[in-house]
Amino acid sequence: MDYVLQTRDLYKKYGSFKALDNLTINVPKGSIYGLVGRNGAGKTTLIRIVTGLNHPSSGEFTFYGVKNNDGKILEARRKMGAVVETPSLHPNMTARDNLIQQTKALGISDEKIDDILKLVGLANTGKKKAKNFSLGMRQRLGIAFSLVGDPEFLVLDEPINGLDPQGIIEVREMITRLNQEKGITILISSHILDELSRLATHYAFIERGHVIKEMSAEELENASRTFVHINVNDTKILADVLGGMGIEFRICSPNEADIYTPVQVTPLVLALNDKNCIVNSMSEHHESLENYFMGLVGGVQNG
Ligand SMILES: Nc1ncnc2c1ncn2[C@@H]1O[C@H](COP(=O)(O)OP(=O)(O)OP(=O)(O)O)[C@@H](O)[C@H]1O
Repeated sequence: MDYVLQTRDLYKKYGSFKALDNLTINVPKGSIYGLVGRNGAGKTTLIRIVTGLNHPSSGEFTFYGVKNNDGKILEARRKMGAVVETPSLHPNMTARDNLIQQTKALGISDEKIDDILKLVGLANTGKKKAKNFSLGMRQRLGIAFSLVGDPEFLVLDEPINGLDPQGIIEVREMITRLNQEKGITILISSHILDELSRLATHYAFIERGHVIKEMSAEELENASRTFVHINVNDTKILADVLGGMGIEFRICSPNEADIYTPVQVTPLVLALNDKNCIVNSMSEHHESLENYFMGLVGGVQNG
């Protein structure tokens, strides 16, 4: 596989605190690579190192085949766009004028501005000033800033944080567009796995500065368990019957339960019927990705 970014045993210490602990990731070309970890897990530290805002205490990374300690890394980084901190927008300017300002600041042509506005879904904002934008629009304008250099690789630190459901959908659609229409490889962090789940093609789960699991979306899909949600008139009887059959389950309410062991429907319904337990409904579900993540890292999630 062709990798855009590979880190090897990255280690970052602040005093005696290990913010990154032998962190290794492999970001395939063309992927949307999700860094998932709780607040404080080390995602921003990793992103700051990759984008050159910070240096590792030890370990190394390779970006487009260039090692981080090679002088050519600066040139390679021209292929990178990033939104790490809240970008400083001009509140009294339109989206278009903000972008013109950005190209001027970077000394590059403004010929791609209309394309970029279209890509980030801000082509129709006309005379509306940035100060009147929703948080999601501002977020997309910030990402537009990172696109003026025509990057092949885009780094987004928690771009969905704080957005309302509509804003999340818009940013998600924009990221998919950038990936699929422009072929941009994207590294994106979030502390909420479900927010990335319809987006990412690959994941690294980070806990205490270490990657506890790196996997493709397909592998994640297969790993998260399927269960049957059942609604009955009496879960006490259900629990007795399931227990007797050696089936793994969880009672959710007086009428509902989740069954984790693959089960044959007819024998179960007949056994319940024998004890006057009526089945109102049964449906198959996938365990939420968030649950899978919590199972990996353990404990209660912050944020
Ligand atoms: N300059 C610094 N000095 C000391 N400790 C730091 C510094 N920067 C980060 N840390 C610590 O390193 C750990 C990782 O922080 P980091 O910002 O990378 O986490 P994160 O996964 O991005 O979480 P968040 O989403 O909350 O930013 C945290 O415990 C943080 O307090």
